[in-house]
Amino acid sequence: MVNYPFLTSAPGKVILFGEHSAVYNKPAIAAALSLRTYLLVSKNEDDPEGYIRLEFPDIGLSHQWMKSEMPWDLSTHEQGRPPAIEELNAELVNGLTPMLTTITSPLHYAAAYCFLYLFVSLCHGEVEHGLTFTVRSTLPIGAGLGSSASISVCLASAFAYIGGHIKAAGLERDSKIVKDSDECLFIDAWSYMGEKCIHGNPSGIDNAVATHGGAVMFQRMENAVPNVRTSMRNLPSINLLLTNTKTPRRTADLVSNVARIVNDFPKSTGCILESMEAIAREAYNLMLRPFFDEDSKARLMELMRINHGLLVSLGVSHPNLERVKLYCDELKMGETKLTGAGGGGCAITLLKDDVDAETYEKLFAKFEQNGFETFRTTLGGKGVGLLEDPAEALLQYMTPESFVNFNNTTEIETSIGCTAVESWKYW
Ligand SMILES: Nc1ncnc2c1ncn2[C@@H]1O[C@H](COP(=O)(O)OP(=O)(O)OP(=O)(O)O)[C@@H](O)[C@H]1O
Ligand SMILES: C[C@@](O)(CCO)CC(=O)[O-]
Ligand SMILES: [Mg+2]
Repeated sequence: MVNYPFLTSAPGKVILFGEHSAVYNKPAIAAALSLRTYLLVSKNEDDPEGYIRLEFPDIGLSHQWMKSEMPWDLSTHEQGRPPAIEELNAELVNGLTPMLTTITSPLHYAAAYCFLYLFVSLCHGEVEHGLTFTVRSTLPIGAGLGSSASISVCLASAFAYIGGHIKAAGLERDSKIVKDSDECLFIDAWSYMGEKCIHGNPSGIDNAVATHGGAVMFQRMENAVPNVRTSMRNLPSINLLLTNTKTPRRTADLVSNVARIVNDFPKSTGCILESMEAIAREAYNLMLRPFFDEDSKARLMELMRINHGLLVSLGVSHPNLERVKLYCDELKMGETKLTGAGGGGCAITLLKDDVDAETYEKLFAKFEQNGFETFRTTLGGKGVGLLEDPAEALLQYMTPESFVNFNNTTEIETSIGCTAVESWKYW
């Protein structure tokens, strides 16, 4: 029995090594971020028609469908838990197309498509009334920090809960524990289908991190072999600067462009992907050394530089990402690489320990002139969570009317955290 309203929440991620090569079944290393997406599910009062409403103010999308419009008969759901299959269900994809014809922006289309695909697949027959789904994120959207995976995980977990496929979360877990409950595996598998709706051919690393939290080395497997997800506890304390160039891009475009290059130049790109694999494996060994010393850190920095260079060669950098790297290099801050799909979005800089305050000021002044934004965030936090009986203040905060297009993510994070930190539960 589901008690409305309730919230789900999932983190963004930062990929330290191995983006893009992860799509080609190479290992990659990523960690959950403290920046998160929140989904509020509430009953519509006075709604005899049974509308399903979306309020996604982060991307300016407000939309509704009648429940009776949903092509329920096309979901593969029979009895019991619906299995997530390797490929999207083509009949369902076709059946959803007429519901999306009025949505023209690609940003809106991807979010609405992911919503509908997961909703129809997981909530079959379980929704007797109108519902509103409100999403707000403290992550920058489309900037390489896994916003698509975090919304997919929020949706998949909420629908799995409404559909009766998973029970309510009950654990107050230590943030470092990487979870492997049945519920998490189900959410992970279905959020992967959501990621497929948003960007075509995901490796699954982003949704795995958004579901399970923590830090992992991840390797996609094929032909029904389970993906390898090796949790990395006790990450060394590395000082990372996260910089958002605010240059918009879509992961779907970047991944398909790399696919074209890999297809056109199989030999040359094969070597690049193999190098990326070697980098991720060496970085993994370095980061898990019992004594992460100066030498380990120096090597990790060099691996970052090499990994970035290889990503540049695959065509996924951007002049603004190169500007971030240039400014950091000029001031000898450390080593910089793009993170996530690239093409804009964010870069990470592994900072040296001895950088003084004056140098930081110079760097931030440069960033400001270019409109770049830096984030302070912690790595390796909790995965997907559920909040029942949310406090009134939080409900107010989630209403679209109270939406401000925020610049100050810290403030938002604190206001959500303060009202709800006591009662979030994890699967
Ligand atoms: N808070 C949100 N509200 C609505 N839609 C969202 C939200 N966050 C993400 N999305 C959907 O995800 C898309 C962005 O996903 P995309 O994969 O391109 O970028 P990303 O996930 O932020 O970066 P990366 O995949 O490189 O980590 C948006 O266009 C939108 O459709
Ligand atoms: C570019 C990519 O490797 C990471 C996006 O965060 C795509 C993926 O692995 O799904
Ligand atoms: Mg994404």
